[in-house]
Amino acid sequence: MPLAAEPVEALEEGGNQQQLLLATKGGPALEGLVVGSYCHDVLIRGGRVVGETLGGAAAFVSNVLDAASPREEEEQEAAPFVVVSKVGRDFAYASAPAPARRPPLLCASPTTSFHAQFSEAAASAHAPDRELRRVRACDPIYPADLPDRRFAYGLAVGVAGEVLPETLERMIRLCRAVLVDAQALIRAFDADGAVCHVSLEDTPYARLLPRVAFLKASSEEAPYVGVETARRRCCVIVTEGRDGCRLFWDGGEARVAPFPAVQVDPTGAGDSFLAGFAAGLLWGLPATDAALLGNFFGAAAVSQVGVPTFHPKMLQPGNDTKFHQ
Ligand SMILES: Nc1ncnc2c1ncn2[C@@H]1O[C@H](COP(=O)(O)OP(=O)(O)O)[C@@H](O)[C@H]1O
Ligand SMILES: O=P([O-])([O-])O[C@@H]1[C@@H](O)[C@H](O)[C@@H](O)[C@H](O)[C@@H]1O
Repeated sequence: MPLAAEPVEALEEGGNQQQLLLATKGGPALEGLVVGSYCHDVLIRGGRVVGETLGGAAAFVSNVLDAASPREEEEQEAAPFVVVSKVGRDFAYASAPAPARRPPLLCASPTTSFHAQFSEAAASAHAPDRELRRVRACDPIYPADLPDRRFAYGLAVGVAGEVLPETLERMIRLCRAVLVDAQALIRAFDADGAVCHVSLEDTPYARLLPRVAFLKASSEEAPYVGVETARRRCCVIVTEGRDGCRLFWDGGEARVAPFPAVQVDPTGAGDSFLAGFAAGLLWGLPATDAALLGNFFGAAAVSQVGVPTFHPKMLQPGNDTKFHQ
């Protein structure tokens, strides 16, 4: 499939409003561009550190895209996508599978680091069950850091404001279709580094929305995205934790049911969802079916601590899709 020189309309005109023209349809796998930095996550419960893991949406996304890429069992080749990520010399996970396959750019500044404080109270599906604090921030990713060639699709998945507006704009120019995680656009940090949100409309990213194919937001982020305005510009997906997700487009919406899971660590659920969704589109699925694949990977992510390990059998037909501890 030739790659368009200019960004194309992501949604088909008429007919199936949610079908993204991304699929390979049996042709060679299409190359993707994932932009967002790997980071260090410190998990804290009841004031005690209970885990230190590789984080950053780019790590979770790479993991899912590799797992979901259709490959012969004996073929060890990784899925075709490039990750543009920045870390410092203190980066502790260079040999973990995702960064080892797609190494980050090294910077003089330290690796971005988050402290995730989990509440002990049983959170509702939509209530935030963690407070995030950015304790260190690596350099932003500049337009010049992106490879100078065309890609079939792009995923803008910053966690700490590293995907600058001009970088997203360059992604849109380079990629035929771009999927964006709202957390890359609307996060702000108070004096202590606590994550708060700003209204998307008040950011320089807002004017780029009509050139974005899909915007994913969590229920917590959705009010800041302004779903009613955003859905007129692109397809918006709101993830609802253990309740699955909803898709909103201009003139319609759909709810997509979740997979049951025993949650041990919610980190990376949204990232894994978005990557599963993108993988579904690459498989040629309509958006609602792709969202079901997103729910599958979101459920898988919460069932393990940190970046999950997937067993190849998980994706085989007839697999029991319940995630247990
Ligand atoms: N407890 C859970 N059980 C099953 N699926 C879950 C659970 N939590 C999250 N998911 C899946 O992961 C997706 C993203 O989770 P969500 O909590 O909404 O995002 P975020 O991690 O960005 O806050 C959900 O839409 C759902 O598919
Ligand atoms: O849990 P989730 O919302 O999908 O995504 C998470 C980010 O919100 C967080 O800032 C980062 O430290 C985690 O590693 C993970 O990327």
